[in-house]
Amino acid sequence: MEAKLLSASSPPSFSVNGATKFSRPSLVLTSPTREFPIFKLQCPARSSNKIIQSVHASKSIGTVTTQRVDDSENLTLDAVRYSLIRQEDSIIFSLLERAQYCQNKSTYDPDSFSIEGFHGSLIQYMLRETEKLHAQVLHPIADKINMNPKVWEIYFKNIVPKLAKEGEDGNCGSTAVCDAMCLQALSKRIRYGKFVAECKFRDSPEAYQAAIKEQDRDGLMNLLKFPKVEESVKKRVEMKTRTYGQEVPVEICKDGDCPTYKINPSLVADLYGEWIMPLTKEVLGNKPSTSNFPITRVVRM
Ligand SMILES: O=C(O)C(=O)C[C@]1(C(=O)O)C=C[C@@H](O)C=C1
Repeated sequence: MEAKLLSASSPPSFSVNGATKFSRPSLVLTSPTREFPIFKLQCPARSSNKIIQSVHASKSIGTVTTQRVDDSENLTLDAVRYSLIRQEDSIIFSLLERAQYCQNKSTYDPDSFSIEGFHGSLIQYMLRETEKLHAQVLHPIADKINMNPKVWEIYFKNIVPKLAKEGEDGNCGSTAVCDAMCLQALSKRIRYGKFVAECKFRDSPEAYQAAIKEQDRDGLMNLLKFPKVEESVKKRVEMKTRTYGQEVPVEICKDGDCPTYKINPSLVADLYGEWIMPLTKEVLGNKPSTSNFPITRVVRM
């Protein structure tokens, strides 16, 4: 499908298993007047490193540089929880997108992909380039707590095999795009633990300070966790997955027909219960330290 869609143009190409493949971009296909974004695969943007570093956390308007500060007053537990609820939608939709393709293991195989000046798999290449771009607009604090190796392992070991059919369907480019979306959505969700931690700390600083001073990790975790909230998160994501992921038949279902789903709704609930919330709690437990607060007035993510 990827090759068919793009055969009329000359998009950037890369080689998978020795055969040249074209990746399906999400934009620009329909407008004959638009050009493909210039994406020189042969020339990684090393020369632009300096620029990337200098725009971190600041915004240049002409010659004036302003410090980027979140003045939205949004750092309340309700607001952060609301953001976590919205992020559920992004996570579910990106998993649904990924599920339409086979596992396509060659996407993850460094020997199946070749691009001059880069050794690694197509997904590694995709993420490296995407993160380079994001590094230009997000604040470096986003990297301070790095759960990415864990998210990576969980995603490829535990999620993809349950989400996608075994085998190869030739859509390696689309697979890499979907994987990148899933990984970013998951990693952002988990990183939000640090905002949750700060809100909780601000709401009752004395309680947290006491636990932190005494290095009472269990006590700190008891303050931070809310089992009832966790239960309702699992119920809600299962319900959302049933709603967003239900196959809608053209013919009206007859009585007794069971609805079918693009992905197993309990898969997402389990993903939250077994991985996402435990990792968020790791971030929560990592963050509180009297010397670290406040971390805000820094980032708008
Ligand atoms: O909503 C909270 O209070 C959170 O701390 C977030 C979160 C989650 O990851 O969803 C994490 C730990 C709590 O036990 C409940 C939920």
